[in-house]
Amino acid sequence: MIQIKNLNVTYEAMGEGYAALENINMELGAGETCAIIGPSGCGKSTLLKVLAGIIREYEGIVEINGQPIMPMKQKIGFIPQNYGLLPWKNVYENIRLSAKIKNIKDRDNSKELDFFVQQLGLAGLEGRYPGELSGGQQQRVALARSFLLKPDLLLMDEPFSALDAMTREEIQNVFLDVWRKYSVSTILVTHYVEEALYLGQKIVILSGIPGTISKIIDNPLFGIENIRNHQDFFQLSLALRKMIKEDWLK
Ligand SMILES: Nc1ncnc2c1ncn2[C@@H]1O[C@H](COP(=O)(O)OP(=O)(O)OP(=O)(O)O)[C@@H](O)[C@H]1O
Repeated sequence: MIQIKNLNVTYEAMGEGYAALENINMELGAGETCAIIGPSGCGKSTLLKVLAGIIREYEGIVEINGQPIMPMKQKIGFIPQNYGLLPWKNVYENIRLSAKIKNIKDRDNSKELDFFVQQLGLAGLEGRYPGELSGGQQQRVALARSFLLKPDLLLMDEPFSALDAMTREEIQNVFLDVWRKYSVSTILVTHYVEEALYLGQKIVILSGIPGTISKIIDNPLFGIENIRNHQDFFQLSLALRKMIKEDWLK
């Protein structure tokens, strides 16, 4: 269970304080997925960085299973916007990195590693370095790395943004397969309403600067097979879009 109570985050820049998030309250049950959607600059990445333990200075309570965030002890998979790959390590080494840091032996997950390399379309690229990959390929390496870790909490900041539409849909399904198999609690940031509807059990709408939560929606369509082609999906995405527009214009 992830619990966030009265979270406020302020950045210091040029001797002044800038509020980035204000009075954020939300919960995520173990094994749930949550999509965060909000306009540019409303603090989505800041929220993920707090949960990842990268931002440590904040007001309020942020806990995983009743414990404060301790990245060394908890298994947190974080895919930042720039993918977070090490340029001096090849694809294979980058994928294994997080599991290695958590002392997961290669022999214990070699089958899964091969599986993710195949599923994410990385076969044949294992020896290449990040600088020799496209943005979309780098993004898939970052996804493979996080999936292999089977984290207690998976945080993804626009994880499919560099993928073309077809690949994006395929990789979203790979994510859902991983999520179903391992029940990974997941928070993902997206700019796409359809992505939020397809992948989020809960959808959190952030707005304003500093960012505040304007709505939390329990998604009735989450997990229904082939829902993307269904009229209900189309109608709910239109309704959600309207709701978001109204919130953002306030
Ligand atoms: N290191 C920093 N120092 C000062 N201000 C920052 C810093 N990082 C972010 N900010 C500011 O905090 C606010 C929230 O930034 P954040 O990156 O969390 O927004 P976001 O919603 O993820 O944006 P985007 O959708 O454009 O990625 C913005 O106004 C940004 O300018």
